[in-house]
Order: sequence, then C-alpha cells, then structure tokens
Amino acid sequence: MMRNDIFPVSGLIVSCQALEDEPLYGGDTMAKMARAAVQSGAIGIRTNGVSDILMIKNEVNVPVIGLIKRVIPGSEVFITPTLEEVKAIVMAGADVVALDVTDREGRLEAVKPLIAWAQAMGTAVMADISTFEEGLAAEALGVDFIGTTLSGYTSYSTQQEGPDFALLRALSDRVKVPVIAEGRIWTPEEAVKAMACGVSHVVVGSAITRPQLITERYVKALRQRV
Ligand SMILES: CC(=O)N[C@H](C=O)[C@@H](O)[C@H](O)[C@H](O)COP(=O)(O)O
Repeated sequence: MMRNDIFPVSGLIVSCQALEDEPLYGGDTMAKMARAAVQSGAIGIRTNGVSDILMIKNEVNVPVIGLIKRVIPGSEVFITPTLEEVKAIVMAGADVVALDVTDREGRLEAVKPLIAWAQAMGTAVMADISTFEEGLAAEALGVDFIGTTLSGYTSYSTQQEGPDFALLRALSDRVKVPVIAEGRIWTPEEAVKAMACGVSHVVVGSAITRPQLITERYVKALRQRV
C-alpha cells in the first residue's frame, strides 16, 4: 500500500523515546523533545507508549509513528508484539503503527492480523525489519513503510557500529514501499548518506533525544585521547 499522504515530503523524523530505566522517562519530557524537534524542522516523530503518543499528538502537528516496547518472557520480539499493543497505539491516535516484522518465532505469519487491524482502522503500518529478506517479506505483507530499525538487533542481521547503508541501498533499489532509514544514525553526514541510498525518510533517535548516550560518547572520546 502507498500512503504518500502521511509524509508528503521526505525529511527527518525524530525518535523521542525514554524507557522506564532512562533518566528522561516520565512527565512531559518527550513532548518537549518533540516540540523542539518540530520547531527545528522535523517532519514526524516516532515514540513509545500510549502516554507519550497522547502527549506528543497534543503538543505537535506532525504525524506520529507509535510503538509499544514490551518484553514477553521467552520471546525476542519486543516492538509492538501483540494485537493488544496495536489497538492501544491506534486508539491513542498514532498516524503510523510500528511493529516487528522479523523472520523469527513465526512472526511473519503472526503479524498479519496486526497489520490488517491497524490498516482497517485507517492507520498506516511501519515494518521494523533487520534484513533484506525481511524487507521483501514486509512488502509482500502489504505494509506502508519499511524501517531498518532492527538491523543489528537480531542475532542473524549485520552487526555494526554505524548505520546499515548496504541494507538501505539494497532495499531502496528493490521495493516500491517507502524505506525509512533508522538505527545508529549519529551525524548529519550519515543522514545525508542514508538519503543518498534512496530512502524516503531518516529517523534519528539517540543522537538527538538520549543525552546520557550523547554524553557517554564525549566522555569516552576524551578518555581515549592520547
Ligand atoms: C533497536 C531498538 O530498540 N530501537 C528502538 C526503536 O524504536 C529505539 O530504541 C531507537 O532509539 C530507534 O530505533 C532510533 O534509533 P537510534 O536511537 O539508533 O537513532
């Protein structure tokens, strides 16, 4: 399916997420992060959890990609694992539901009713994938966007420090569904390079909204000098 109506122009989507164990968790902190991002030109926000989706929808006027991270014991699928989360995200008013579309634990089959439910409600679906093959499977499942979110986060995908540019290029060359670059993009130069691979949009999270990780990079660099 093509949902060019959601993000009519290509650009930067800022992921504003703080989990319970992170310093910025709670209150309206992520809504403020979202406001700062939109003030400076972000065309969309990606966020986790009903409360942050609601507050961000209230705060800014750009499309919101919603997900719910939930760890189910015995399973590795943690991004919007079940229909319960899909319903909560849609009801909270997200414009796009992001969910795991990886080839493990029978997920490529199990995810079908989740995609169908969201789309029947008029909410688009972003498939978070980790490999080229999963991208093709996601397209065949009829998702609206394919994100490279999970490359490096499944045991069998390419593990690397930087963004998976090879995957961005390969998928953009092959699929008709818009590809969203996501994962470990830390610099404007990397964002530009991702776009040059042919993707429609770039998601940047930690490099903008996780100060503890940004600080860590500086401290590490300073410690490593000489
Ligand atoms: C693997 C996983 O759980 N990714 C999550 C997905 O929503 C987020 O924790 C990331 O921050 C997001 O993907 C953006 O990536 P980065 O923060 O690297 O720019």
